[in-house]
Amino acid sequence: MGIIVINFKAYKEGSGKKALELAKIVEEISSKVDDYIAIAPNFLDMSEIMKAVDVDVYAQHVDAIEYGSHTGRIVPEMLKDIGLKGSLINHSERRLKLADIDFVIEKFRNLGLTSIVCTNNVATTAAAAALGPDFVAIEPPELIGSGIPVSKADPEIVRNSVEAVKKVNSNVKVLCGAGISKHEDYVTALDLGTEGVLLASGIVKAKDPRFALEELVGLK
Ligand SMILES: O=C[C@H](O)COP(=O)(O)O
Repeated sequence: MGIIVINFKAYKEGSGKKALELAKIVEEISSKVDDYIAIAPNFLDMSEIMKAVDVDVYAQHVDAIEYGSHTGRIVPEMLKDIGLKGSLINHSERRLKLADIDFVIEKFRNLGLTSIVCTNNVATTAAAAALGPDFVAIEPPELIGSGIPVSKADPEIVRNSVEAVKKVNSNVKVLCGAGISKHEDYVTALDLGTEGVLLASGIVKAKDPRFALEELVGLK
């Protein structure tokens, strides 16, 4: 069916042992459905997850820098070296400058990493698409973590983003995110022309993440 990227953010429920448990749930449910389900845990949990689980792992952020004298930063090559699939770029909780987004997309292209550029409206979606990433993920910031699904609350922003991307660069795939948690939200996102969803709290903070993910993919 579609693509589901689960961002663990810095949620306590998605850190440490819980991150590994959640990654195992994702692996198990992935094997039962046609949907592509990937995860973006925090950097500290990645190595253990990648040793234990066969699921594509993305970073939540990467810095637009070369190796060198930087402190507390992540260089794109480091993601490749530890075996990540790609990264979220310019998440609304970790914005980058346009020139930095361009730098990271270009680096990723050369490294064979997958770029998912987050955007907040139709205009920034079109701007991001012009840079040629693999994906843009349209996420109205006011709906993030709200439990109100963008695909139902603001279908126009999703539809218009898909249209804008088609005009600018039809090779770029579109995801949408913010408030997605139910199967219906996901299906609606696909019906609006996206390839899938980027989500976090609906799964990571769910009382029963396994049930929540099963519901999302339509197994419940
Ligand atoms: O990266 C994920 C998005 O910010 C959506 O978050 P949310 O599913 O908690 O609304």
